[in-house]
Amino acid sequence: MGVAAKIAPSMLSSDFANLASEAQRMLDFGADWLHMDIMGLMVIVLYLNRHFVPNLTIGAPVIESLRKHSKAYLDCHLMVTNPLDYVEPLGKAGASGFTFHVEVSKENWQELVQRIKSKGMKPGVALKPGTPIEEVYPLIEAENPVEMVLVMTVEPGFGGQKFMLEMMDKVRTLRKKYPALDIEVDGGLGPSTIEAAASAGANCIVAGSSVFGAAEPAHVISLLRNSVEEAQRNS
Ligand SMILES: O=C(CO)[C@H](O)[C@H](O)COP(=O)(O)O
Repeated sequence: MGVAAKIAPSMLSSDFANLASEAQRMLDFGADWLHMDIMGLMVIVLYLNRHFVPNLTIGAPVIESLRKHSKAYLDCHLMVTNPLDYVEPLGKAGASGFTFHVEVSKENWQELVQRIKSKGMKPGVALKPGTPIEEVYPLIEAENPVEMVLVMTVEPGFGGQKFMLEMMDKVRTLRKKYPALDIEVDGGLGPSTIEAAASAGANCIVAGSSVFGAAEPAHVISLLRNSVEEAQRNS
């Protein structure tokens, strides 16, 4: 048996006005984690037009509010240019996982990992579709390593985009090299794409529109989990 399957509905597709009940609904449907997309920017970054993604979502105050209503594992994906600034506030707010992007952390990933762990969160590193997989190896092989790699299967920024099948080469390479690593995929995952991701070796599955848009979200969540577990049995 491989690393445990974690199904993480992306709360980006939820009704933000009813976040606590949406979160509970997903847990009742069988979700393991709740995936929280944190897309933000500083005023100065906006001014310089250097923000990481062309969207704004939630930040630490929303995580803090949700934490008051839920004990769930909050899997936070930071799509910001300055992740270090968010370690302290997100730790305080009750985030469980803190995944930063390798593209903006080349200079300070060691400090980031150390600070994330010191706040009791699980450190992860994400990479955009155009970033070579080799860039995350040093972070996995470090003395103080990241504990999850998030392979983006769409350009980060918005839900509802098309799954990029060619990203499965990255997942396959990672799984072969690191059999016990948590490998997460995010973007365009659902019943029609899960087999490719699961057989490549992904075990943490983020799914937004396919779960929230389903007539029976519980059915989709269980199908995603079964695909991961079946692929592991056959590997
Ligand atoms: O990180 C994201 C966007 O940057 C979302 O989590 C992701 O796109 C999930 O949504 P969907 O399953 O609808 O593609």
